[in-house]
Amino acid sequence: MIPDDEFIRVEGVPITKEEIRAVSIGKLRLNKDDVVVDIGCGSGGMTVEIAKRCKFVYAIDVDDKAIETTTKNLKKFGIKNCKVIKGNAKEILNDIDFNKAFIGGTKDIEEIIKTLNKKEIKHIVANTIVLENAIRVISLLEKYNYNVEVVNVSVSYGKKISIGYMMMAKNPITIITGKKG
Ligand SMILES: C[S@@+](CC[C@H](N)C(=O)[O-])C[C@H]1O[C@@H](n2cnc3c(N)ncnc32)[C@H](O)[C@@H]1O
Repeated sequence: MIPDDEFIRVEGVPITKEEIRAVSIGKLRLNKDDVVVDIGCGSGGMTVEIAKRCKFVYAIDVDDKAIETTTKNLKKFGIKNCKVIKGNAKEILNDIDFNKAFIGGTKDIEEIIKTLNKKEIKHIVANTIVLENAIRVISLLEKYNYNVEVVNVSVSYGKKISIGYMMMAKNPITIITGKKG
């Protein structure tokens, strides 16, 4: 994994932290011939890591600053097998071909998972920080007969204080995997 501080960051644009990227990448079980869509690419943290391990990535975000930041990070890390697309994923997914999906942003998640199912995408990984969104993703994947795995990852970073390292907790992230076939 690329350390978080090596990514170009812009205020207000989130990034998936290194340890969460590591587990999420593991859950995607990437192959060299996979074409992956990154729904809600943010700073491009996941986009870069996915692109390094597969054939091609479509990185989508509704936010201008996210598109700019992802584009800069792709350039910084020399990633060429990626197309960045500005817009709401629900309006873009029908026009692109891919076989795996990573969901980092959950706006209009109902339409997004409906489309992924219609396109017969057999492997979906989603990250959520908000409990209600995790429940929404789980229910939708079950509705479309995906086999669902739910993992909650809590990361703490050691902060050096006078008597040793004190662990500082980060927000737990729910990583949901839906598979079928
Ligand atoms: C938590 S950030 C993703 C961070 C990213 N995985 C990274 O490593 O840098 C979520 C992003 O999803 C975007 N987003 C949310 N719903 C979306 C949708 N339906 N279509 C496109 N982008 C979306 C937001 O604008 C935001 O930039």
